[in-house]
Amino acid sequence: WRKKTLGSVPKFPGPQQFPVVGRIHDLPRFSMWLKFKEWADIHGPIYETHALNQTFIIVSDEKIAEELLVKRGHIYSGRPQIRSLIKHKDGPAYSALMDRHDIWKNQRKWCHAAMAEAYKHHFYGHVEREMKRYLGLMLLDPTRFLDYTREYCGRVMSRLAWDDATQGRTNGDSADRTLHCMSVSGPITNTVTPLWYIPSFANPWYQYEIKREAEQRAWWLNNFRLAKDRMRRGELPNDTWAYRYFEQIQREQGNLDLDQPEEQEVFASCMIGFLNLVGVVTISGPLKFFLMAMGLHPEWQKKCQDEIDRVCGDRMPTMEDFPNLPTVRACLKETVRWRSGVPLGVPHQAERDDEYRGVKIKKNTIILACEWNINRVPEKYPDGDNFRPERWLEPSWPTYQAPLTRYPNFREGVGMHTFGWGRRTCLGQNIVDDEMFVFGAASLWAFKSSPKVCPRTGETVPIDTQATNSHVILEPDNYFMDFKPRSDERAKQILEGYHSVLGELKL
Ligand code: HEM
Repeated sequence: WRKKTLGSVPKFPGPQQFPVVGRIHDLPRFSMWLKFKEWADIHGPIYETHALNQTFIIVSDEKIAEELLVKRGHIYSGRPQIRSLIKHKDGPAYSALMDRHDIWKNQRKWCHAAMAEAYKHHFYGHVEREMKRYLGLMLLDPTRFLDYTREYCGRVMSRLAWDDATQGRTNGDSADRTLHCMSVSGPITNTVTPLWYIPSFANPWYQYEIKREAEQRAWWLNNFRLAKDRMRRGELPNDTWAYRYFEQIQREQGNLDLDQPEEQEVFASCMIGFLNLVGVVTISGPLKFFLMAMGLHPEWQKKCQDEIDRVCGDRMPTMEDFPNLPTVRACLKETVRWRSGVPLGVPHQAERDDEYRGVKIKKNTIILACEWNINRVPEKYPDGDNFRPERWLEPSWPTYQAPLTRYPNFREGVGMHTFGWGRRTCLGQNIVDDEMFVFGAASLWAFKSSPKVCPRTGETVPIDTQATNSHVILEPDNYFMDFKPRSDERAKQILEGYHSVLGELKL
């Protein structure tokens, strides 16, 4: 990269800016990462652009992102204001979008510990049990594969949060609505921000958001209180995050009957509610892309199935098979690289003025470590636009890591930029590792998939692999695919697995 000198003030390079608007007029609200990649190809791994009076620094290089967002994490770990989300920087509702104050710190610390404890027990077998249900449903109605995939993710999270997997579908819908409201592709008030200041009685965006957030919080609080009643009766399972929280209140505060001021309940219900919500679409998006990739790459589907048959035979794969199924893990890892679920990353904001490589960076500047671009740096990811799982399996590729019994995975090693930076790194890596592995291995064990053939024309229905909803966290648009059990015997095993867990699951 080269810095420009404007008069005597050094600046980062970047696209030409226009008075007042900066470069907002040709910044697309949808698939914005493609534009950022186009500009990165011209202006280099660090460049700046403006939208109205907001400065953005776009980083497309892992090392630069690390220098700014990790080594200088004490400066670059704020979150920018999303216009149409009300008071998100203050909390207590969305920890991922708060400023770094005590509410954020306490919630982050608590969630981190709760997640680590659950990971030690591999999420108490809920991932596998929900997978058996998923496979059973897929056998009965495979046309609903996208719907069931998101439901699976929602159910796992709601089981862990409150022992109520039946909330899984609502959880997914709630996550989707929240993501819409926080994305530039969402309400127009996120980009044309002056519209947000229309008086509330005549402001449909404001009215919508007030209602949406109130409903979401009431739903979280209701589930929290139901769990509390069960805790008081001694009926809440101890493998839930709600149990962990109540038990701590009882032990640390001596509050045995769990009577709490409403403010404390709201804090805790939002903390658990948000952790529950953030784990749905973040995983269902990559899983939907994984199913797509397997349909489009039958050679990799077959390699995975040969590996699974060799290791697992007639039983559904579980976390215990993790070390022995590197091809499955490579296909999952490659899916997330090829079609990032968070292609722009989550924006960081400078909390004070700074200087980097001789260029002044002002407080409130937004830094985007653009995951889509980082995943396409040719030295690290050759042939980056294509799905190449072998990059994780063969020593000749720069991303290869040994031993294959351990790598690739999602919680350590190469490519951890996917989960963000420094003080704001993702808290979900462990569950991503488990949930994606079990889903990937078990779905391939059970079904053979292929792109759909139109019964009338006999032609394959095309899949646009870049058609997505354009939220901060993506899911692909609906697409068609065929799923067939791999044999009659396998269909029988799927049904047996389904029946074996029905008694333990809430339906
Ligand atoms: C493949 C799936 C996922 C990906 C790619 C992903 C990626 C990310 C990214 C890029 C960030 C922002 C980091 C930054 O600002 O630098 C983030 C934050 C976060 N993630 Fe994830 N995530 C995934 C799944 C999950 C899951 C399953 C959970 C929880 C169950 C989770 C919980 C969080 C939380 C709580 C934050 C906010 C951290 C903070 O701001 O303090 N994520 N994630």
